[in-house]
Parts: sequence; structure tokens; C-alpha cells
Amino acid sequence: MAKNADAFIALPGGYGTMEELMEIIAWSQLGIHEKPVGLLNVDGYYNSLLALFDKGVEEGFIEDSARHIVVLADTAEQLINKMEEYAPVHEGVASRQSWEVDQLVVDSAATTSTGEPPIS
Ligand SMILES: C/C(=C\CNc1ncnc2c1ncn2[C@@H]1O[C@H](COP(=O)(O)O)[C@@H](O)[C@H]1O)CO
Repeated sequence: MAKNADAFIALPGGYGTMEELMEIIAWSQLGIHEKPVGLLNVDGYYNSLLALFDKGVEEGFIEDSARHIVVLADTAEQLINKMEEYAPVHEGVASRQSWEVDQLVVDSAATTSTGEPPIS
């Protein structure tokens, strides 16, 4: 799905939504994709999470350039407009060759003869 998508949008949600959001942000940070990642911040739902991202930058855990991965808006129309203008400003840190999205999907779907995922 990540490979075929043109962009990603997270609406307000729970752990599952947040987990997927973080994964797709981290993949952008690594340079696995350069697609826009939008966050629809309805009624400021994600304000606390965004404050944590800012804290991460302040404390040196998140690169300032990577803080710009998330495209933020309060309304769907604003979000689409901003996502259409998105251009990554951060540098990917992973080799594209070893981190292709389709390769990740193949690897994570693989199982051993016992049905367990392989240890890598
Ligand atoms: C293996 C990975 C993620 C595993 N997590 C989920 N996989 C599939 N569907 C999920 C996962 N977590 C939640 N869901 C469903 O998404 C909806 C929204 O969840 P939320 O917690 O309310 O945000 C809901 O229908 C969940 O059942 C790696 O990618």
C-alpha cells in the first residue's frame, strides 16, 4: 500500500493510526520514500503530539529538517493544498538500494517453515 500510494494522510485516531503515522514519517526520514505525509489536525487533536515533536527537535533527537516531514492543516482543503506543494528538505540516511519499500513489504511478509517471521 505504501508503495502504491501518492501520499499519506492521518486523521484523528488511536494507537493504530499513530503507529502507522510514525512509521511513514520514519520511512520518509530514512529516505525510503519522498511522498507527502499529511496530518489533519481536527480541533487540535494532535497538538500534544506536535508539541512532543518540537520537544524532540529542542532536545536534539529530531533533526529540524525532519520536523518538516509532516504537513499540517486544520481542514481537508488546506491540507491537500499544502501537500501538493510539499518538497522534502531533509536528507535520507538510508541507502535506497537496501531500503526499497517493495523490498520491505516482501521481507515483512516472509515466513520461515515454522510460520514465524525471519529474524534479520
Ligand atoms: C504490522 C503493522 C501494524 C499493525 N497494526 C495494525 N494493523 C492493521 N490494522 C490496524 C492496526 N492497528 C490498528 N488497526 C486498525 O486500524 C483502525 C484504526 O485504529 P486506531 O487504533 O483506532 O487508530 C482500527 O480499525 C484498527 O482495528 C505495521 O504497519
